[in-house]
Amino acid sequence: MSVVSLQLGQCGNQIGQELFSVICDDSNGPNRKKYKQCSDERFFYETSTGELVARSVLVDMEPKVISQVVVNASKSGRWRYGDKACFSQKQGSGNNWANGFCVHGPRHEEAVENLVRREIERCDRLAGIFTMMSVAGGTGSGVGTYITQRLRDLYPNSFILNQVTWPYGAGEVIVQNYNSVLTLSHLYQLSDAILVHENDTVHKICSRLMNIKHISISDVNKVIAHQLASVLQPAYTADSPSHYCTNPIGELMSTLVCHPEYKLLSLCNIPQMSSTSLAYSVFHWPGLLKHLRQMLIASARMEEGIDWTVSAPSAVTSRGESATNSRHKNFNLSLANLLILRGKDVSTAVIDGFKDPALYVPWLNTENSFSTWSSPVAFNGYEKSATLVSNNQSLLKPLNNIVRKAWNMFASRAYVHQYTKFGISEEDFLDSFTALEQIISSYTHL
Ligand SMILES: Nc1nc2c(ncn2[C@@H]2O[C@H](COP(=O)(O)OP(=O)(O)OP(=O)(O)O)[C@@H](O)[C@H]2O)c(=O)[nH]1
Repeated sequence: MSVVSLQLGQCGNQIGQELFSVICDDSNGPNRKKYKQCSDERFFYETSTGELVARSVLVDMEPKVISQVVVNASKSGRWRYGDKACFSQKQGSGNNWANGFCVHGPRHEEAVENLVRREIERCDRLAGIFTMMSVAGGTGSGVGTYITQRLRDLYPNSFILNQVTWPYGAGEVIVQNYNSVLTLSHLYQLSDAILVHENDTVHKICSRLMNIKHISISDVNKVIAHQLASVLQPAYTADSPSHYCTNPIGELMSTLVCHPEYKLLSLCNIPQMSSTSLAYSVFHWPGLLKHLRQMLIASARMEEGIDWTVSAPSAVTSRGESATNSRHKNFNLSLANLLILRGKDVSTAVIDGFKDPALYVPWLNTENSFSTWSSPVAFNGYEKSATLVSNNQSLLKPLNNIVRKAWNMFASRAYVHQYTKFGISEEDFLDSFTALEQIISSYTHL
């Protein structure tokens, strides 16, 4: 089964190109014939001359970034984008969600839908639609949300997974929190799941774990692409223990999104380090999984600086007594977790720590809340690696920050006229705030 991707706006296009590069490089490693076959079918189609072409549609309102990523892909010599896979215009959306959603989206919907339809028709079987975009600009966020809405109407029975990049807290776009609030509140109604990357977190991974001195956006994108590919590359699953699973997006949704009120997914992985350090490091499954479990319960996105004092409440407290103990106060409660293990001796990894019922809400059966995927193939140069995709409370804090900052600005109606002039009213803003407050409340009171 194949995944059709959509790269929207500057951020979506740049991350998309890094993602296909990682996937292609990883699949071309030694001794991985079946793995490569499965990955190629998932993400590429082959031309009559044997070239691999990404199953991706590129959309932006300015031509520069798309031209750049198309050239970068071709330069790799291993894969490229389709000749007619791009849609671009001459002028961006000016970091204005309303301009993207109310003007550019409707104006260009037919052209974009045709490109997506062509990619979908090229697939023998469609596993789902995967979009990549930032929530803070105007094109990825506004056009991306509009196109997601159209695709939801056109393909009501297909999975839609939206990868979204959240802006730096001290971001460069003054209205980034407005754009984020409008994007997230609308996407929540349309998407099957929203997989979040926060630029601040990934930046910290680049500086503290990868030891990069002058961090570029390309460094940040490489980490995001590595994390995404560690989820999307072929793996054995509970439903498909002896062949690589053919329906990755469906299986991911069925594990992680058990209720339409809860569809925010976060991701962390271990190990993550510079290639120089990697060459001198040895990893063991017990150590990796012990760290990853603590990252989960203490809501840490990277191995460095984990709070080891946080622990899961005991069975007694989890059965109803409030967890007042400070060790439990910062405890990150999960609805569901998907653990993906890749590399040497993967069958020896002991994963019981993730099955502990104390990690999960009591109203779900733990058996349905936790899944493991695995592959014996070493991923992207790491002899062993583990990734955890989670539906839990860890995004509450950054989401609260976005909503609070947007609300503070909205209270004085700052910049609101720039949205009303494109057709987004104050009531639309209020509806979006209400929707996000509801999501925050639902996750807070898990
Ligand atoms: N991680 C990451 N973030 C990016 C990248 N490019 C932009 N961003 C972030 O995305 C936000 C701005 O969105 P863009 O994608 O540049 O904007 P756009 O969707 O092209 O919209 P317009 O510029 O208004 O047409 C800011 O928060 C940036 O920090 C990228 O390549 N990677």
